[in-house]
Formats: sequence, structure tokens, C-alpha cells
Amino acid sequence: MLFLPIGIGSAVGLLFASIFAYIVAYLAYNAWLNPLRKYPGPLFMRATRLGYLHRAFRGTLPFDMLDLHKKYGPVVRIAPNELAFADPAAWNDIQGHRTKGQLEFEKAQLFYRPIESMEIDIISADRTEHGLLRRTLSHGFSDKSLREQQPMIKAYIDKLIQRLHENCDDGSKTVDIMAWYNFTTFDIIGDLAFGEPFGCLDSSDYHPWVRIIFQMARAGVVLQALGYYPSLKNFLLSLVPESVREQNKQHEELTNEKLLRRMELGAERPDLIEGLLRKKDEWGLTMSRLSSNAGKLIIGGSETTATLLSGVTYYLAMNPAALEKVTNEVRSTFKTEDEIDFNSVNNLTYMLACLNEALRMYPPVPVGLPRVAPKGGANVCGHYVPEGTVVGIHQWALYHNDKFFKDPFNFHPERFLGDSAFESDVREAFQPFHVGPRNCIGKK
Ligand code: HEM
Repeated sequence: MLFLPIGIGSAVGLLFASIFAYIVAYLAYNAWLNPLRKYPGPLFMRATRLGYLHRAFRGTLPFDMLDLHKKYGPVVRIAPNELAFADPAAWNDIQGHRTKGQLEFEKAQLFYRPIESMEIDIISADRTEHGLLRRTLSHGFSDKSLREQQPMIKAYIDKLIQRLHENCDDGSKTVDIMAWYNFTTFDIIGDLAFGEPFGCLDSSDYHPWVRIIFQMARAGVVLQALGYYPSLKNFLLSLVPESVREQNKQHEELTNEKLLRRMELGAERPDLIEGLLRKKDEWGLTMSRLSSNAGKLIIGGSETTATLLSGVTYYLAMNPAALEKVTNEVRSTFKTEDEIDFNSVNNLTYMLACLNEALRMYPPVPVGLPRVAPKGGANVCGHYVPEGTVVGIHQWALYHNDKFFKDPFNFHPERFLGDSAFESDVREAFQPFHVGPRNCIGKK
């Protein structure tokens, strides 16, 4: 038999043709044959995740989602295996409490723990571990604990006001109010989770621990994206410079040192970590598991709250009539600052409406946090969602959709005060703290 040797050129050509054929087949399968094929969405997003990633990197995903829902409807396929829902009923269907025998949607680990070696915490834990952590941590969020924490929290707020007076009273300086809100919330929740503040309000600057958290948040978006391409991720991770690894190590050490100092104060402190410290020996909790949970409390509570405060400040500054109303309400409700506390602020109905309206217009969690459909699939808003499908509800897009909120791009606190002009609003759509067993533990 005669064998004809293939030239190198032909072999390379064949290789490229095979790769090309594979890619075309992969894209065509995703777009037209995949079990999610009946759900509408842009062709590029249905065929590959690159469309989603591009929007996430560009920072426009939350806003693009509104256009996508307007064009394709309440269910949009935004990646080969991912659906976005813009329907108030989706909150309960995806995140609500399950009845007996019904399986929960799990958290998408690619998103919550983009590096497998990352420690598990209350936000990323599976159902069983989450239940234990949640019950234990909830002591620190009870009404009783909040009452006990109040003097400490008030002291930081007094300090913020004092520091703003120092910086603003002569009218010559501009302050970055977003930074000051972050200084305050990181100091408060730092004290509640680590037993000591970060000293941001004193130094008028971010503590290195906080600065690294902000840097890691940016790196997190890249890591989450790379999670879809594991080989590329491992390759790129191997290129991470030693200095960055060292910085991460220092951050871990700093967290452990803080936690050790908190542990020396004993468990009897009405803060957020107390419950977990009590269970430390019984559950054999390691330092790194404790630290990761303390860290998540700080990250979950600080930046979100500072974002909301920044949003409401911006909208009040842009809406002088609302600012005047809220100012009058505060000044007519209280005669002295001492009268302001966690209970009495509930009398500020207009201010609370402003905060709700800011949560609607400027939600601190603007994108859909991904959940994965359980074994056997599930029904969401009457649609069958196959097992393993990623689903999410994108808050910014939902709250700016005029199907659910009248005049959604303008600031109308009145919509939260029963004003009949807004009776067409679908209030159940508004869930800034999510719903169900994994909703925000710090909501109160
Ligand atoms: C305006 C302020 C806040 C907003 C908008 C907010 C929003 C949220 C949302 C949407 C979730 C669900 C996350 C998910 O589904 O993965 C969540 C969870 C969580 N939040 Fe908040 N949050 C706020 C303030 C706080 C505060 C002050 C704390 C603590 C001091 C806190 C601690 C947590 C924790 C620990 C979780 C995880 C709960 C669990 O998985 O059981 N948050 N938050």
C-alpha cells in the first residue's frame, strides 16, 4: 500500500479547519439546539458568553438589561446557559422559601467563589451550612442586639457629622461624600465584626484593609469571567505577580490579627460575630472560616449602605423640593440631636420614602446575582427552566421598567407614600434586599 505524506501546510490547514468547524458547531448548537433555545435574546449572547462578559467588563450590564428586556420581553437568554427574568413573581419562584420536597436554587459557585480555594462563608455556603451560619449569626441582628449596638453606632455617626463640620463649615472645601459614607460604614461594621474600627473617620482615609477590598472587587469581576474558561484562568493565575500574592497574604494576616484581637475581648460582646465565636469550638471552626465570615459581614454591610446613602444624597441634591421636605420633617420631628435614635427615626416617613426611592433608582446590588436551577429543573413564572440553568433578576433594569414603575427615571418618594398618582406601580417588584432564606440578614 502506498502512503502519501501530508505536507505540513495541509496539516496546519486541517487543524485550523477542524477548530473552525468545532467553533461553528458549538455556536450553532448554543444558538439553535440548546435546551434553552426557545428563550429569546440577541444571537451573539445566545451563542456565546462573550456578549455577557463584554457588557460586564464595560460596566453597562445593569443598564443594557433594561434594553434587552424591552426588546425581548420578561425572559431573556443572556448567555448560552443563563436566563434573566423581569417579572415580580420571579423573586419568589427563584429565591423564596421552598415547600417540603421542593429543591432550592443554589448559588452559582463560579460567581460566588471564582477561585476554588476560596474559603466558604455565609454568602457562598451550600444550603445546609448556610442554615447553621444564618441561625448563629442572626443573634447579632436581633432587635435586642441592635438596641445594645445603638450607642456604639451613634458615636460613629456623631463623628461623621463632626468631621463634616470640620471640613465644610468654612465653605472653602469640597468633600467626596461617597468616601465619607464609606469611612463611616466601614468603621461601624468593622467594629461590629472585628471589635475595632478601621480608623477611617479619624484618618480621613481608607484603611489598607478596605483599600484592598475595593481592589479585590475589581479583580473579582475578571476572575468571575475567567471562571467560564478554566484553562485560560489557570494560565493567567500562574502569571499573577508575586507582589499581588504577597498583598493577598498580608490581607489575610491582617484579617486574622484583627479577629484574634476580637477573640481576646471574649464572646460577651453584643456585636455581629459573637454568635459565631460561641460556636467556634463546638463546630471546630478554623480561623480562616471565621475570618471569611467576618470579612463578608463587613463587605456585605459597608459598601452597600454607603452606596445607598450616596444615592439618596445625590437625588436629594438634585431635587430641591424633596430636600426641603425632608429637612423640614427632621427639624419639626426633633428638637435636639439626642432625640434621634433607631426607634424615633421610624417617624420620619418622608425620609424613609426617600431612602426607598433611592434604593429603587440606585440599587446597591444592581445586577442579577446568579442562582442555578436544581436537579430536575424548576418552574419560574410559568416557564420550565432545565436543571443547571443560571437565572437572575437584574434590579436596576426591573426598577427602571415603566411596566412596573411609573415615570421610573425620576425621583418620586411619594410613590412609597401611597400617592394615587403611582397606584399602577407594582410594589412586589421592589426587593432591594432579595427575598427568602438567603435575603439580606442586615436589612433592619
Ligand atoms: C442598603 C444596604 C444593603 C443592601 C442593599 C443589601 C443587599 C443585600 C442583598 C441583595 C443580599 C443577597 C445576596 C445574595 O443573594 O447573594 C444581601 C445579603 C447579605 N447581606 Fe446585605 N445589604 C445591605 C446591608 C447589609 C448590612 C448592613 C449587613 C451587615 C452588617 C449586610 C450583610 C449581609 C449578609 C451577611 C448577607 C448574606 C445573607 C445570607 O446569605 O444569609 N447587608 N444583602
